[in-house]
Amino acid sequence: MNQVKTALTIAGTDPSGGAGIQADLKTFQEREVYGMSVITSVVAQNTTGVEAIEHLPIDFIEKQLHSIFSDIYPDALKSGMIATIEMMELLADTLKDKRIPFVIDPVMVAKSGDTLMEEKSRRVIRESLVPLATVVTPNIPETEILVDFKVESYESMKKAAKVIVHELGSKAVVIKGGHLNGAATDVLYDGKEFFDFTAERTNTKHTHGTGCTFSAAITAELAKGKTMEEAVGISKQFITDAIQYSLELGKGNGPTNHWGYRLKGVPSYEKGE
Ligand SMILES: Nc1ncnc2c1ncn2[C@@H]1O[C@H](COP(=O)(O)OP(=O)(O)OP(=O)(O)O)[C@@H](O)[C@H]1O
Ligand SMILES: Cc1ncc(COP(=O)(O)O)c(N)n1
Repeated sequence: MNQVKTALTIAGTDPSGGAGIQADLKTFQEREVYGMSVITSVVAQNTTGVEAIEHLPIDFIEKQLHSIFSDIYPDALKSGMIATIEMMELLADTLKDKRIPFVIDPVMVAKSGDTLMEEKSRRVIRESLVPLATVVTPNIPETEILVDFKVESYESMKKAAKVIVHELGSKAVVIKGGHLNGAATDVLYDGKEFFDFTAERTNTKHTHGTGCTFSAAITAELAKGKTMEEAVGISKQFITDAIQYSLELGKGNGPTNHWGYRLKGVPSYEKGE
């Protein structure tokens, strides 16, 4: 019998291959789930920044979703760049009755500083999509927009995590500490307990697509039936290795290395190796 698990990403593109849909599909492949994608926006970008953005017509995004859900029903899905309120409403409507893990990476601004989500959509995502999430994975600036207060310390990350779960309605949240100083500590809160995931900070500017890769790995692990704590733990190792072996490609911030864990000689994280 075919046992392969399937994962879907709903996001924007990165022709330079380090972020967005391209990073998600590479990650799904490395984590050994069958990857599928629905494209929301086509982005002309590379390691130096974003040149132009073209949003696909809303009815065409709807058709892509229909093509997937009527044929290969995913075991888990994630959303990345969802730029407009219209897209958020379509997703909320499509996903509200789907009983599969839904990971939201609330992509707002690229590392380069370019805007990937319309200003007016930033608050709307709180009401439209976050309540449907199994887990939301904001970085620090995204967390501040979601909760409306400054997040500058570990304690304020925990306070924000409680707001995202208990007031905004996500089942769980992972607040990523990549933007703070010191060790790279992420905080998972599942509504009851906090779990810290800490890795040594790699001194590199090649971090294009870290958030996409991390959330895609979580999606893949949830598709395989891992618990939230296991999925985040495996994904933290995966992104840490991808950053440690990141690629000096392009003229700006190069991409992470999706096969970094293999260079480290770790065959699989599943056995706790
Ligand atoms: N220099 C680093 N060394 C080690 N881990 C890092 C580093 N930078 C980020 N991370 C880790 O990478 C993951 C992604 O976090 P980050 O805060 O970079 O996400 P992000 O800002 O959403 O990414 P993106 O730029 O793709 O939107 C987290 O687990 C974070 O702790
Ligand atoms: C389509 C798309 N989605 C997400 C990101 C965020 O990644 P980063 O902040 O590392 O550029 C991106 N650049 N492009």
